Amino acid sequence: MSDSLLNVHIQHTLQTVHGKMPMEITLSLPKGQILAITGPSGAGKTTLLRQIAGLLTPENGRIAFGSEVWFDSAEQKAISPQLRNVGFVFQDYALFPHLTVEENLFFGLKKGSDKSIVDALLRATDLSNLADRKPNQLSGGQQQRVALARALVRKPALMLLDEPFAALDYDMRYHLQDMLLKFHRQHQLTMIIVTHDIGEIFRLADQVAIIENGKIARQGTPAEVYAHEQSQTGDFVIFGEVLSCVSHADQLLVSALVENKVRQLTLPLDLAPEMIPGNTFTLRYPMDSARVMLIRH
Ligand SMILES: Nc1ncnc2c1ncn2[C@@H]1O[C@H](COP(=O)(O)OP(=O)(O)OP(=O)(O)O)[C@@H](O)[C@H]1O
Repeated sequence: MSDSLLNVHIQHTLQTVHGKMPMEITLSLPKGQILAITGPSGAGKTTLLRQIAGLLTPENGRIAFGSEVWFDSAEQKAISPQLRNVGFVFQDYALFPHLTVEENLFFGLKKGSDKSIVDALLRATDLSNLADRKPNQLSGGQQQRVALARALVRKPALMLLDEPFAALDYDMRYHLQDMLLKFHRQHQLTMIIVTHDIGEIFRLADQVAIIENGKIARQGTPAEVYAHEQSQTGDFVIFGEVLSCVSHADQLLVSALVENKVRQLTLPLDLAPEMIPGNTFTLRYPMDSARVMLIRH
């Protein structure tokens, strides 16, 4: 696609516990868009991010970013990760343990660039008071804020985030998603985020791609992709994130975030163990009965 900033076509052989699995992915991403990648464990999501970042060389294919060719097997070209303008945030933060918060950020800064961005990012991520601390003196949420700030300090043209908020509680996840959206709007960041959290997909992503067995099984806007299941069965399917849940008489009254709107749902009591704030859920209302089912992934 000519208006896409990132164009990826890769082929690779994944070595899984069940043997070899061919991976083949084609995707393109316009400037300023957020693509969520989701799918079962072992499908190839992290591998794809590593290939785009240049940490792993695909066997075949081409990765182009604007006018730059980052990888082209036909030309035997693979430029190093340092020369790709990419910020990478891992699930396990990957901070330098011997450096303070501020030093971790300075480490990411390109030589000769304006140092004021470090202060600006420390303020934006509420880390100014913690600038002199080492990572082991920080909570998980604080460490992840440092990891985000460190990736942003280089003003990357492309941000790659691998399940960045998976280990965090609901409030912190929400806070950091919000912060990420602010950065995204301010800097027109182009991003790919790997996540298993449907609430996160609906809140952040313009596009979502479901990867299964090394291939894109479905792709589109979150509403399109998740409506697919609905159109196949004729049932009414909703995806949401629990905000609060109380039981009243013989029912559960659930406030949930559904497609970025807060909705009130009245559900059977037996769903109580799943309706915990921060949990995501998929509910199916069959057209021919009043039953409500929880679909487990
Ligand atoms: N460099 C590599 N070369 C070949 N196969 C690999 C390589 N790295 C990982 N794999 C294998 O590819 C498969 C996909 O791994 P990957 O980490 O990309 O999955 P994932 O979709 O990110 O899973 P999860 O959701 O559990 O993080 C795994 O079976 C893994 O063992």
